[in-house]
Amino acid sequence: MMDSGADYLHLDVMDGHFVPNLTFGHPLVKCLRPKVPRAFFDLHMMVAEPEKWVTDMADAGADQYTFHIEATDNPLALARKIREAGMKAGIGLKPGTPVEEVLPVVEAVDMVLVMTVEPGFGGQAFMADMMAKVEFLRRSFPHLDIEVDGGVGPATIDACAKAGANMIVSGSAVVKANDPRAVISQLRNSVVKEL
Ligand SMILES: O=C(CO)[C@@H](O)[C@H](O)COP(=O)(O)O
Ligand SMILES: [Fe+2]
Repeated sequence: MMDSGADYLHLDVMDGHFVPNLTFGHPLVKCLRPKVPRAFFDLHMMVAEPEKWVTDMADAGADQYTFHIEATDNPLALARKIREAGMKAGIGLKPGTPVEEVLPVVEAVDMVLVMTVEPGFGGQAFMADMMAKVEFLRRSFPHLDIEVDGGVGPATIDACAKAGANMIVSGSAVVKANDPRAVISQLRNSVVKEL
């Protein structure tokens, strides 16, 4: 993916509790780090108790640690802990969570992740109604990193870019493409046009 022009790698960590699927944890991130030494690792932590893995993920070489607001009682303390560990902090919202819930935390994080599918699985259909959340965040915070994740590809990127997203996660649309480089380039061009 990096050789095909990706700006960063989005790593989906799932624990079988917060979401009904299981992927990997910090040992795999640690293994991957020396194979792609310059890649920015964006950790999407779909886990219960996201506080638990901050130090291990920082030690494994993660650059950004995105937890879900639904998974913690104290997002401010967690954001602080992530930054103190030397990583950027991201906060994610499931589709059913109102965007206003992140307002008390926005100033303490580097990025807000607006999920455009229910977290847990790749290959699901893009939820266009989530663009209202992105528009609201972009209007309120012109310099915030806003990430969209789930069902994003050539058919849905323009809606994301127009709404104001600037960090794009694309799984199936890139890895299943005959020409991943062309798809990544198309996604980037759509975002750059709106900046
Ligand atoms: O976090 C998630 C799903 O929980 C995402 O990162 C997806 O895995 C992206 O895959 P596509 O929807 O683009 O196939
Ligand atoms: Fe993700």
